[in-house]
Amino acid sequence: MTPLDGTPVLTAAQMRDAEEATGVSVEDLMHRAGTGIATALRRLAAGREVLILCGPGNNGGDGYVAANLLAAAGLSVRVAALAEPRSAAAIKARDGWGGAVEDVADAAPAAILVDALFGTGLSRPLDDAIANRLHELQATAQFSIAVDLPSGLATDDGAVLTRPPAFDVTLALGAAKPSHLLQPAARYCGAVRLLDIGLGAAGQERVLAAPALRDPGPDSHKYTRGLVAIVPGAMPGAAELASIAALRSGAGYVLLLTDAPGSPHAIVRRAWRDDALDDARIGAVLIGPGLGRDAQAQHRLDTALATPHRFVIDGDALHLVTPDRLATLKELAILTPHSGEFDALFGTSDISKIDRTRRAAARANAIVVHKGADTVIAAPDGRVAIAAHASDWLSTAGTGDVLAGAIAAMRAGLPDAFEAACAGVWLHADAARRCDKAFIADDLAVALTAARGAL
Ligand SMILES: NC(=O)C1=CN([C@@H]2O[C@H](COP(=O)(O)OP(=O)(O)OC[C@H]3O[C@@H](n4cnc5c(N)ncnc54)[C@H](O)[C@@H]3O)[C@@H](O)[C@H]2O)[C@H](O)CC1
Ligand SMILES: [K+]
Repeated sequence: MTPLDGTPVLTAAQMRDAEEATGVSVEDLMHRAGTGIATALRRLAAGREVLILCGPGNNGGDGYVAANLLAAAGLSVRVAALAEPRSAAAIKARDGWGGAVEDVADAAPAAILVDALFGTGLSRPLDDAIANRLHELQATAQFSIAVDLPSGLATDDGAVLTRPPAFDVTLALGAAKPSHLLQPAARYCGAVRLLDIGLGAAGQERVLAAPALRDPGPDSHKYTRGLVAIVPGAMPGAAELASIAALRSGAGYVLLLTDAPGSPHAIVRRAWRDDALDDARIGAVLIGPGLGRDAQAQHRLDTALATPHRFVIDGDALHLVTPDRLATLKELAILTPHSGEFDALFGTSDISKIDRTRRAAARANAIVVHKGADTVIAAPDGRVAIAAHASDWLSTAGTGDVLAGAIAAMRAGLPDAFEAACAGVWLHADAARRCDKAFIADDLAVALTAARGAL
């Protein structure tokens, strides 16, 4: 049982392919899954009675295997089924369970509830009676665990077919699935932990992991650590926040192109001029936070984009560019749209957020950081990272400006734009975790120093 960071994210079809590619039989994989579930349950149950709900497919099969192992280990465990198992592996697993099989409809509750009703094979909403029973049994349990996925969630796109209860823990078998990470499904999973069942598969989608950042050495100076230039506009506070965030993420030099005074003094301020970016030492240019959408904003953006720098493009600037314009930039840009900005730039669609973001990255030939409670980062070469759920307290003004500043600092210091975007998103989420509750964007920017210090 390990955290998801860095693990592959596979759809239901990719899981089936990965399972076949191992050359290991479904029965053996199910045994591995059941063994992992039983080991986790022994720890989580801590001697309390366990009720395992088993569905008709292989998810139910995993449940029977786990029940058998737990009973053999002396734990108090009961099994309740929805229907007869259908697959050969699940039938064999049920036959291996020596105890009684109760009916889910009238099974008595237990302290520990395990949902092994449906996993990656769910193809339609649950019957109302089943859904209601699952909610009742979960509400009376002290602790609830979903096997692979809470029953009711689609696997591939974060959709909720039937609203499940909110589980305490979900045990992801073999790999993370998109719905462990994408909203609205992810909120029902609780803490998601990976159970390794020996699948070798690795696609291009991964759960975001802590970046490996290099600390400065004796030869470092402010320019080698990265010079970030920030282009402000009509609402200066946003660029101020981004500037602090860039410094506290480890940039060596932050140049804010304004003559307005402000703090901290570590930020270098110089009035915007049309040649302000003619400096080869600039490692990254951030434009967008508080830029506005007026003629001055458009002029500053056009002037900036005519230079050969690495760009981080955020906020208002995303309304003043087109994917075609972005695709002509000399260096891979990083775009940081929230869902509204994303839709305005790339149009709406009902395919999964992962696929939409990947297509947008290819279309604009840029790294796209598609923000939200389920941030997806995609590169034009097909790499995708999906961030595990970050603090809901991030939903406050200015946090996006802080993220843009953190990413700009990373972009100035790292050669790979995708890795820079991932590192910025990681730092931002970790800073939020350190701020706990009801923080403001200024606190978040300050907490980046501690987040950077932990890497
Ligand atoms: N992929 C792997 O490497 C392994 C996965 N394991 C586990 O198997 C499940 C997936 O099993 P599968 O049999 O494909 O699907 P389910 O058990 O989720 O259910 C399919 C079953 O249910 C019927 N069904 C679908 N939707 C509904 C519905 N709304 N109401 C009623 N019935 C429904 C469908 O017709 C099928 O009969 C995966 O999540 C893992 O837990 C294995 O353990 C081995 C390795
Ligand atoms: K399940």
